[in-house]
Parts: sequence; C-alpha cells; structure tokens
Amino acid sequence: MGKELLQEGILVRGQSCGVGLALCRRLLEEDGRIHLCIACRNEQKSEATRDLILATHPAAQVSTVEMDLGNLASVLRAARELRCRFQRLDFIYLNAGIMPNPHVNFKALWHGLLTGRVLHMLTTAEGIMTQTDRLNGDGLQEVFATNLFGHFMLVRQLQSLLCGNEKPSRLIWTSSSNARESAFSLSDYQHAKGQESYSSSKYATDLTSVVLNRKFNDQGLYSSVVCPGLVMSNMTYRILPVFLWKLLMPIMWLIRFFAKTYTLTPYNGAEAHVWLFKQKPEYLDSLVKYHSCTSGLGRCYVEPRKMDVDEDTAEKFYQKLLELEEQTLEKYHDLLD
Ligand SMILES: NC(=O)C1=CN([C@@H]2O[C@H](COP(=O)(O)OP(=O)(O)OC[C@H]3O[C@@H](n4cnc5c(N)ncnc54)[C@H](OP(=O)(O)O)[C@@H]3O)[C@@H](O)[C@H]2O)C=CC1
Ligand SMILES: CC(C)CCC[C@@H](C)[C@H]1CC[C@H]2C3=C(CC[C@]12C)[C@@]1(C)CCC(=O)[C@@H](C)[C@@H]1CC3
Repeated sequence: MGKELLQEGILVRGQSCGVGLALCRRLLEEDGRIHLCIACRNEQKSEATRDLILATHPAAQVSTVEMDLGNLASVLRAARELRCRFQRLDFIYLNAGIMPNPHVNFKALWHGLLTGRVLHMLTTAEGIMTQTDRLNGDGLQEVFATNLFGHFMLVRQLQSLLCGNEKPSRLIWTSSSNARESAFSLSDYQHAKGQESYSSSKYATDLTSVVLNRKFNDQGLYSSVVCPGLVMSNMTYRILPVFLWKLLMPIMWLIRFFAKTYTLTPYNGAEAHVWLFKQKPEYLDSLVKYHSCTSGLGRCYVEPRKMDVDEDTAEKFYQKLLELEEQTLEKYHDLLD
C-alpha cells in the first residue's frame, strides 16, 4: 500500500459508541478537512461506526483499521498497517476502556450520602466501586492490558509517525476521576491482587502520560489526560440497568448543579477532548488532568485539575512497561518489520 501524506491524520481508539463516537463527530464539526482513522475490533464494527459518522458528516474522510487492544498481536498488526498507510499522525485519541464486572457497594453509598464527602464520592466513586478482573489471552490482567498496555504498545509502535515532525503530534488519553494512587502499586502494577483494577489502570494512565511528556516533548510529541465526567454509555449501563439510570436522571440533573462533572451525555463528555484539539500543546501543563464539565444549566466547559502523581513513581513504572514491552516484542517478533 502506498504512503499518503495526510494534513491531519487523527487516530481514534474506542469510538464505536459512547464518548468516542461523539468525539469523532465533534472533531469533524470543528474541522471538516481532517482525516479520521478509526480503530475498531472487527470489520463489521468498523463499517457500522464509519456509517454512523458519515450519516452526520457525509463528506468526511474516514478510514478504518482493525485492532483489539486486549490482543497484543492485533495491536502490532494494526500498527504495522498504520505505518504503511501514514507518514505522520497529528493526534491519537486513546479512548478505549473497559470496566468488567462492576459492583456498587450500596451500603457504603448509603453511608456516604450522609457524610460531608458526598460530592467527592458521587464524582469519583471512591469507596463504593469494585471490579473483578481476569487474565486475557496474552496472560495479562485484562483491564490493565485494554485500558493501558495495549495503548502504550500502540504508541511505541507508532513512534516514527509521531516524533520529529514539523508540527507537534499529540496523544490524548481518556483517564478518569476514579484514578487513585491508593489503588495502584508498582509491585502489582497490573492489579492482579486487588478489586479496583479500573481505578489502578486509570492511575497508571496518568503516570504514563506524565512520563511520556518527559521523554518525548523534545521530539515534538505531547501527551495529555482527560476525564469525560460521568457519562451514560455502554460502560455505565453495565453498572446499573438502563431503566434505573433513566429513573435516576432527574436526580442526576439536580446533582449536576453541585457536581459539574455529571456531563451525562457522550457529547458533553467529549468537551475536554475537543478543547485540547484546539490548544497549543507547548502551553499545556503535563501534570494537569482536563475534566469535561457541564453546568446545572447545561453549559459545557473544561476544568484543569492538578493530578496527584509522583514523577519518580512514573519513571519507575515506565521502566516496568518497557520490560513488558520487550517480552511482548520477543514473543511476537514475527509481526515486526
Ligand atoms: N462513561 C463514563 O462515565 C466514563 C468513561 N470514562 C472512560 O471513557 C472512555 C470511553 O468510555 P465510554 O464511551 O463511556 O464507554 P463505552 O463502553 O461506550 O466505550 C468504550 C469503547 O472502548 C472500546 N473497547 C473496549 N474494549 C476494547 C478492546 N479490547 N479493543 C478495542 N476497543 C475496545 C469499545 O469498543 P467496542 O464497541 O468494540 O466494545 C468502545 O468503543 C473509556 O476509556 C472509559 O474508561 C472515564 C470516565 C467516566
Ligand atoms: C447518582 C445516583 C443518585 C446514584 C448512582 C450511584 C452509583 C451507581 C454512581 C455514583 C458515582 C458514579 C460514578 C461512576 C459509576 C456510577 C457511580 C458509582 C464512575 C466510576 C464511572 C466510570 C468513571 O470513570 C468514573 C469517573 C465514574 C465516577 C462516578
């Protein structure tokens, strides 16, 4: 396949629904000339997603690539294809994420409602959510592999398209306000032992973004993290059934007057992603997470909040990711150029 030089090559992961699909549409509203490359798990999903985007933006340039982040061979194959197709990528939105077997501790939720930290609990889910994780086909913890390591491998494999271009390239990771240092440990960075694999993987995402900035800013690659806020999507519909969320909707609109991260719709949730698209990366703070917010009256805006990350831990974690990457590349050496 011949190489094509794209003005704005933008790769979006995790866009077949929810925040990712809204993001694709909003990016096209910002600039209809961009070339979007969407990465889906299989051909049917790719085609269906492409059709959904073309239904609202018929003139858009949308290409697809197949990639399952929970399968490292698939990530390596997709990266090889992208290296053939593109000479540079201006943005990669690392948005795919899973929260398998979510469990809400309603007793803790009830107790929390009576304390002064109720808003903190309702916006971060601290102390009220757990998950059950499992090993995937690569022998990695599934949540760590999908939410972080698959994305990390992809970025490393696409380094030649991202570094040393005349214009900076950007990584935008969808993290979460559920990311918490206490859920993460360097000695168990895949979170095999605990029950907060989602929180751990999102904290690991924040650490990775911080360290990538330290390593690659001088080569023109910049990384940022965002939180879309609480959004009604397939992920939240697995936490409580749809009908219950619908019943709770008036309460959530009320909560939104106090908790601005209750963005609730995928469109509102993509606010920070779109805002970052328009910013000069040199002026962004790599230790800040950009939160999509929606006011009680429905106005969307972005709030930067300092992250609770230690740069030394970020560096140590990066070394561990590099070790795991080396093992992966040894295992799949036949998939490399
Ligand atoms: N909803 C919320 O309240 C919040 C969400 N987030 C984060 O926002 C991001 C988007 O989530 P949201 O839109 O809400 O949820 P959805 O479940 O709607 O979307 C998740 C996306 O990730 C993709 N995905 C999941 N597993 C894989 C995999 N193995 N390989 C490739 N793609 C995969 C899904 O693709 P497929 O269609 O193939 O399953 C889908 O496009 C996630 O990272 C999530 O953690 C953060 C804070 C709050
Ligand atoms: C708001 C209602 C009256 C009661 C809903 C109770 C819980 C189901 C929610 C309260 C806080 C929510 C929350 C999330 C999931 C649903 C709750 C636990 C997330 C963990 C979803 C994914 C994320 O990434 C976080 C930012 C969310 C934090 C808040």
